[in-house]
Amino acid sequence: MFRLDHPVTLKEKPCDILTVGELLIDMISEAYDDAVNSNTYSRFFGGSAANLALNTNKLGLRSRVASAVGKDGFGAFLTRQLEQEGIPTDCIQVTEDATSIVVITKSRSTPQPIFYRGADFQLNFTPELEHAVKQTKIVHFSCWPISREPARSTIGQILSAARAAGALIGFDPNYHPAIWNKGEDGVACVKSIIGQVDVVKPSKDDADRLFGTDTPDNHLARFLDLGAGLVILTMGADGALVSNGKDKLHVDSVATEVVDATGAGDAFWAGFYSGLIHQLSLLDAVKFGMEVSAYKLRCVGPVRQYPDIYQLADHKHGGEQRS
Ligand SMILES: OC[C@H]1O[C@](O)(CO)[C@@H](O)[C@@H]1O
Repeated sequence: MFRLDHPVTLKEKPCDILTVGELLIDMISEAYDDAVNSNTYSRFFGGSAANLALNTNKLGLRSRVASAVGKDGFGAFLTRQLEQEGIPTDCIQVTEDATSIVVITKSRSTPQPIFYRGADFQLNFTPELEHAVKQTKIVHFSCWPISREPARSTIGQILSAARAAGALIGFDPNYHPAIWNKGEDGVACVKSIIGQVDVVKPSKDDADRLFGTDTPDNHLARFLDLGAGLVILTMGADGALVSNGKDKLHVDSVATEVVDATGAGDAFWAGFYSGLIHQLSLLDAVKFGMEVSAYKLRCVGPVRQYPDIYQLADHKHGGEQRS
């Protein structure tokens, strides 16, 4: 069982984190707009899994992302951004489908997205990807790859390989009904995955979409009942609830200025994982996640650069075994 006052022991591996999921273009409206009425949008590097790889890299971790892009200008732009940051691109697969795009409103609370999915889920379990899974301490994935084939089967293979290699497995249930094909039961699919991962971090909005509007405590209990080892439920200005099934703690939000909420959850994950890699206790890693997320909330789109104070000191040793 995870202990909230202890660090998590991670196996020594050359890479800190591999994220699997969407690498796409976010077209964010220039003006605040809750009704998708804006005429002007700007292009941003986006996608939850990709943002996480970029953010953890900027926090000093050795990160890699696995996704698929189209053979087009947007795909080239995204790949170039990764290369410029020194993130390996050997797990970026190039397909005939167009690079995925999300048109999204600039928002201080819940951005409104419209999804145009092309390449992102055309992800196959290649020898490069298998190698990357074996080489990493943490494997993280989002709802997007489990929503469509062939990425869904690829995630199945990644989970088996990650478990065999002793990696910590994190899952972002960033559920949205619109990312599933019509007629498919996305909620059942998400539920079936939760028992197979170590850490899950739903936002209150994700949980409401998955289970219907309910209290944070009831949502937390549902994720634990489904078999997650550690659940972190983020609640915007109301902070986060953390539980390992036995202990439950509340952590305050530290956000002071909210300019744009897009990617705030991805920034939280990045801070949290950075804390784990640097052997902070789970609770301190959650607090660090809150700080990184608060920093991201001050700008539009993903963070370009974090100040030095967000670079945690060298690894402290002496963590406890996970189970
Ligand atoms: O991944 C789906 C969407 O979620 C975000 O990562 C924000 O959390 C966006 O960049 C992307 O459009």
